[in-house]
Amino acid sequence: MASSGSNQQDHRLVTYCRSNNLYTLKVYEPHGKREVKKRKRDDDGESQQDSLHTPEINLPTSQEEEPPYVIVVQGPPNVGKSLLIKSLVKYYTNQQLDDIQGPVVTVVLGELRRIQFVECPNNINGMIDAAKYADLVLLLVDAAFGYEMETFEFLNLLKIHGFPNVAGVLTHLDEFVDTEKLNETKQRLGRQFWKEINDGAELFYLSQLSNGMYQNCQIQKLAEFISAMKFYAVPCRDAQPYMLVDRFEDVTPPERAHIDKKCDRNINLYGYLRGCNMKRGTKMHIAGVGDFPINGITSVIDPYPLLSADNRDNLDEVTRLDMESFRTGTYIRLEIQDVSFGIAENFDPCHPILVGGISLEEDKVGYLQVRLKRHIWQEKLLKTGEPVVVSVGWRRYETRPIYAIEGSRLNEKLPYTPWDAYCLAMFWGPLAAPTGPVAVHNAADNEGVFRISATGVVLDSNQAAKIREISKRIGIPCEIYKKTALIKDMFKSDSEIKKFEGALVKTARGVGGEVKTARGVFGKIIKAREGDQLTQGIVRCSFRSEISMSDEVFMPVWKQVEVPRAFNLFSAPWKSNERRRAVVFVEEPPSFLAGSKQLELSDDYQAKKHVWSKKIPKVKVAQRNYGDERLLRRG
Ligand SMILES: Nc1nc2c(ncn2[C@@H]2O[C@H](COP(=O)(O)OP(=O)(O)OP(=O)(O)O)[C@@H](O)[C@H]2O)c(=O)[nH]1
Repeated sequence: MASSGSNQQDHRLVTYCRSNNLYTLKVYEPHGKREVKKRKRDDDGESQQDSLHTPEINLPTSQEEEPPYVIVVQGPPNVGKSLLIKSLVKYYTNQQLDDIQGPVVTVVLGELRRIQFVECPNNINGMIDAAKYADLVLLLVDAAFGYEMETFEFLNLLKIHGFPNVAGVLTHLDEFVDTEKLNETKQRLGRQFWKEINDGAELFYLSQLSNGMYQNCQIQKLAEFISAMKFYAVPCRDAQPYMLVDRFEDVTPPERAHIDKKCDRNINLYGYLRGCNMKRGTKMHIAGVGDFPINGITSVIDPYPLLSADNRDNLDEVTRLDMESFRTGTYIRLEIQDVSFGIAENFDPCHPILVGGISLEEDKVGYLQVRLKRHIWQEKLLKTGEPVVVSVGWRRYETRPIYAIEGSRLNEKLPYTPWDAYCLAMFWGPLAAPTGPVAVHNAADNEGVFRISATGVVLDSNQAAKIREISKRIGIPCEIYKKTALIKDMFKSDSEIKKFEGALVKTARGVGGEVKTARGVFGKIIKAREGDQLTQGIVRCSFRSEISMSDEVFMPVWKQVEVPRAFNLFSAPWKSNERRRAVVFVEEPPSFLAGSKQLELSDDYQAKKHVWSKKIPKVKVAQRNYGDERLLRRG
């Protein structure tokens, strides 16, 4: 277990493993006198480099231990995420981490626990993935600025993806000069935090820096909380294996890449197996890239073993595992071939990569029916047929949903998602388990005030619901006999007319009428027109009053809507929002709006944060830019 400030820490060692620009910090305690001596020699610079590389074996191991817990440090830009990771590493190991150069920092806390720190990216795709692999989330809030949108966007994603453990951390508290104001801010932010999470949720305060780091005495409480806390499992993650990649290798033969720089890549991904055991032959999804068969899966020596752990196995165990499956907690290497060039082109050594297993059911493409609701803070409605990014299961992909009002037999197409009600969304894409959560964000809008457009749940998979929309057929009179008229161009054949007998029609002037029969049975006319080309599709309609030859006649008809059969699994990473988006909570809204949750603009964040303004529209979210800030107020 980690302990602070003890002599033991002097012997701890920090090493970096570098592979294709991906760094992992490895911190562990030596055990036994021999090891302590050896580590000291290494410290003196004798042979440190040799020990940095993870030795690889081609045999599975029999680790009984669980994979390291993933601690996602999340918050808006400049809130202090990197500083917190560095300060925690310093506390646990007494080692200074100058720069975090990889997506994952692994710390071994003695014999029982390993943890991995991940700085949550602020782009929406990175946040979606982080919500799926986090075991504990440290939500950082800049207390001097107040709540920002990233916090609530991430909370929303956590809520739909199973809600792991969450603790809050208030930073920048040293920027308050007035103690009264400081206490009032702590209370106010705390109240809101407990309201969003739950009453007993842990909240930590970091109020002073020393030598550019958070002070050890303040970090201690948080570090001890992490060392001792009971992590509860997030049930929806146990159905499939998944992996948070901590090492990435591009192993494309150089000659191939030389001939064609944009050729498909061969890659190796390393990480701990999580979720459930992994069978050979499981297909995996790389978030934002695509689905791939695994060309090779190998158990490699755990680079960060627990201090009691012995990774060498007897042959029986090796054979058993080799034949059956790979156990969770095993450190594995996945070999994947022919990955699109985009993964190399967009590779960011600091961006965490999520890889998730795909069940046989999910390995198909078809229609998904989802019950969806616009997020109450979302200022834009989603337009039917316009591309959005949906996150379902491990995957996120671009698709074009059609929105509809759910009906008992037929569903009526909507041009936009409703403002404040559930609707049915149907789209084409890789299938997912029914009842799985869905998050949607607008594919064209990374700068929105609130970037989660809607959330929902999968109702049905691989079943196309019938969606209909109303359209109108237009015809023009060709002959008029008082209140009866022959209308052409509305139908193609007489047999088609038969299906519409009795249907209502209307002229542009509003004269109502009814479809009677095809012209063919209208004796006189049929004789007059025999030999004409227009023998089919002319309909006799009767109207309430006489119509004129210049009238257009309309007939409303329902037609079935085709859902576009297209999706795109690859999504190039987006940049983070550069603007700060403050959220200000009005503590006591007037009773007529109590409980409602609309967002509003505040002209002056500091002065108006406790003032309720009735001038601002009741439901609609307005937005304006104030210098480099967007200030929003929620009632
Ligand atoms: N005064 C003060 N400065 C802080 C505090 N926390 C962080 N900082 C400073 O804020 C700046 C940004 O800190 P980082 O740790 O890089 O923030 P970050 O959240 O990792 O930023 P991004 O990676 O850009 O999202 C650094 O200069 C820190 O020293 C704090 O509590 N008080």
